[in-house]
Amino acid sequence: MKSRLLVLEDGTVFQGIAFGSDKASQGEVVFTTGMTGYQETLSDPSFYGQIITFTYPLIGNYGINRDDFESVSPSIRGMVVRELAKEPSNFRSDMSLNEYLISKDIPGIEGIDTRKLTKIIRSKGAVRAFLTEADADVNVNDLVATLLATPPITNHVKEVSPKAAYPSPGRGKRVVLLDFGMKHGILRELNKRHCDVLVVPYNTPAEQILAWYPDGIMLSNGPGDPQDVTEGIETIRELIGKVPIFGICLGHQLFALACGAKSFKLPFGHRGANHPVKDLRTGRTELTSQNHGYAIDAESLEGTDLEVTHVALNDGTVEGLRHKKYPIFTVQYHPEASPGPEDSNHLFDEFIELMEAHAGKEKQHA
Ligand SMILES: NC(=O)CC[C@H](N)C(=O)O
Repeated sequence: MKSRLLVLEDGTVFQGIAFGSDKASQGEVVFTTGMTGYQETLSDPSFYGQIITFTYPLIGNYGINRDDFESVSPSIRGMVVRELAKEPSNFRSDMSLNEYLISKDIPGIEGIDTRKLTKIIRSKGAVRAFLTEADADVNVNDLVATLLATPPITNHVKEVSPKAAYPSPGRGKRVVLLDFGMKHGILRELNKRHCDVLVVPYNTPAEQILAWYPDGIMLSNGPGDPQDVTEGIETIRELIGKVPIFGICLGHQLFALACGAKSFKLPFGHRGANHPVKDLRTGRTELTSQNHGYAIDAESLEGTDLEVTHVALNDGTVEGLRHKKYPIFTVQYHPEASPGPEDSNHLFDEFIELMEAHAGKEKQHA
């Protein structure tokens, strides 16, 4: 058993036991409260560049299987757990979490007080940290100085968006999926509804997207600060009013920015599986899967063409928007779940209905 350190930028040091890859790593430490779904979480590209702390105390108990990935390769910088299950037990398990992380060169640390770490993040906000071997040469002050000197990542989306377009065929509505770092659950939900999907890179020009004559456009989730994704915001601005649009998480934020709203960084983010969200039109509350560090500023919506449709019951922040003139709606949470509750899965049906209704209108005008 090798010893490993998690060194936070404020100088706090957690000593634990190493698992996964041997490499040293650094990133923003965030926490997620989901009790299951670690495989989907670690392969969600929205976590690009982050070290994930799991607040549920036992992680790895059902292993890693071939079905539950949300991307081909994980882009996280590390995992922090209270206790790693060494012997997974599940009929779907193909390998242990430890074996998987070694194969993907991702380091982990176990045996630390994840409750204490989470309290630090809750009071100070997301912090940057180093994961490194606990050998005699380690100088904590040097590590902290390196962390503080490292410029923030600003090209998250470029790193996880595909380099070229690819189809995921179906016989239903034609959807162009603008991929900012998509969770595959979104594509699965569209294909389940027979959509003929073309997945395109984040920087595909609006003109080219419209030249495919889509019935609708899907804006995916993705990592980082939405304000960094200027090309995406510009493209969305050009698409508004042309075809129905449905946006999820980063897609929701970019759409709001394209309409003139502002985003801000939440103190410690919403990451987990049971975040209550109220639909203001129906009064219904749904339990939602969430993973976001930024949100849309409600006050900045004044004077825009946007209307708030959903709010988070934990902190009152904006969780859903609708365009007042055009067939566009977006949510900050994850209706595709994976992992998490499927209460909001009906939003994909609403997207199909919106595309159908819009296609009907187009015919009437023809
Ligand atoms: N899951 C997402 O799309 C996250 C959006 C954005 N990167 C945020 O952290 O707020």
